[in-house]
Amino acid sequence: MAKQVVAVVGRPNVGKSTLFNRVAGKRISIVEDHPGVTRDRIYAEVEWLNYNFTLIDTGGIEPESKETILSQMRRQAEIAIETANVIIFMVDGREGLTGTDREVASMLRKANKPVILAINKVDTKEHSPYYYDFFELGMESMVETSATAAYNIGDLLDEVVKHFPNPDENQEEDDVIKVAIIGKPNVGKSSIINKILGEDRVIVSDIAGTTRDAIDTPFTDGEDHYLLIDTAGIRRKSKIKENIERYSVIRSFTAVERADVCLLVIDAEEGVTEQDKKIAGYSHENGKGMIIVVNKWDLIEKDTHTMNKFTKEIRTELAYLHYAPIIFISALTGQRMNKLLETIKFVSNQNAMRVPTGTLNEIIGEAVLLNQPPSDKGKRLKVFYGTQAAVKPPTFVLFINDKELMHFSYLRYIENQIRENFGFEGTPIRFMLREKDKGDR
Ligand SMILES: Nc1nc2c(ncn2[C@@H]2O[C@H](COP(=O)(O)OP(=O)(O)OP(=O)(O)O)[C@@H](O)[C@H]2O)c(=O)[nH]1
Ligand SMILES: Nc1nc2c(ncn2[C@@H]2O[C@H](COP(=O)(O)OP(=O)(O)OP(=O)(O)O)[C@@H](O)[C@H]2O)c(=O)[nH]1
Repeated sequence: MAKQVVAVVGRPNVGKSTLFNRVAGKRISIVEDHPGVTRDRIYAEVEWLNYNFTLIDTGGIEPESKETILSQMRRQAEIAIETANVIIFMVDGREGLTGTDREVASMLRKANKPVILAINKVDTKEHSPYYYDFFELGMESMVETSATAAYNIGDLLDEVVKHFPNPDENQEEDDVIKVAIIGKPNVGKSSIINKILGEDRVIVSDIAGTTRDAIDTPFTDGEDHYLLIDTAGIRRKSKIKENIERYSVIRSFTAVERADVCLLVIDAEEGVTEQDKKIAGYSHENGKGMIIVVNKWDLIEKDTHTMNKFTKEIRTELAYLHYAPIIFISALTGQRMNKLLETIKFVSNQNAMRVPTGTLNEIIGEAVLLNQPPSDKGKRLKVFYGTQAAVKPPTFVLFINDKELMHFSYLRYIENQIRENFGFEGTPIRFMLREKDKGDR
């Protein structure tokens, strides 16, 4: 099941950020290396009951902007409708119902998505004085909350997860390789898709008539089934610059969320941009396979060093993606397009690869012999053994004597040893550390 996305929509000042801060989870048990990953307030990972989901703040309303709050709200609602599985519509229980709330509610009602009305700032057990007015909005479910007092937030989340598919069902792990094509406007995403779809490949379902996401294209190549998730055409006319970027980033996030492999498309003439870094960081954190695609390679004047120089630059700018293959292509001339499809398949397999515990422990054992673990105040780190707990991304549990003694650099060393032996090219690797009593062994 693809991770579910929940968007929060609401007028400025109703308490969206406060709710966000309340529910944002921390994934403390997972040791991840992401120096340089740009953290952004756009989303938070939430854990509730047995569910993990992404909460998106459609936010970004500027009361002073030239555009009215209403038109900004409309855009918020649009992006929520487009990207979310469930929408939380937050209103202010102390101020009561406003005209803007009514407009937004009417948009949301038409969208055919589950919407939960959160009547916020209800800090006591009493109903909001305007409680009955809010029925007028015709929302399926209503919860009175206090984001500051953390009151009824659990009820709100219960309502949200009710609309998720049951995690026990729906587990048909299909063998479709889902590929998100991400990158700034105009880098050539659509051109790449058209080239991939070229002559020999079959587009499985037609656009006309089917109620599928207009930007998804399924196709087959020999025995292999793919789904291309396109984020092209995001540019919208808006006076608010940050909003365009925010929305295109949000849409990329949800594409990444659904994908197995991400193609980060970079314009050869422009290099890596801030937006690329944000999206790449999100893909990394979510454990997706990653291929860095440098497009428009035909426009670059080349000598024997050009490719190396480019590679170096990208490795510096996107240091945490050290595992991602870089391919230089031209969607215009078709240069290396076949290699691209091959690499997608390869990376998808690497992301789902499981390695035998025996061999893994031989490698860990050798690594520890070769390079002594760090020590602190006379106590030395011991790595007892490891096991691969999950795929997509490959996740390893290491049993050690004391978490405090594990250094980032030593973990990186073990990661490198694992990669040297097994590959795992194009996929991030995660580690979880478990302390084990010395008495156990
Ligand atoms: N009494 C009360 N105040 C709240 C509650 N939730 C938020 N507030 C307050 O309302 C104000 C606005 O809260 P924010 O969380 O910043 O609201 P927001 O919707 O994110 O606002 P924007 O960022 O402008 O969109 C802050 O002063 C909060 O402390 C609540 O449940 N009860
Ligand atoms: N020279 C050259 N031009 C290219 C290449 N790939 C795409 N272009 C051109 O770049 C422009 C943008 O290409 P698109 O495929 O529409 O880019 P996109 O990323 O889908 O753009 P958005 O829909 O705005 O997100 C078009 O004029 C393409 O012809 C390439 O490899 N070389």
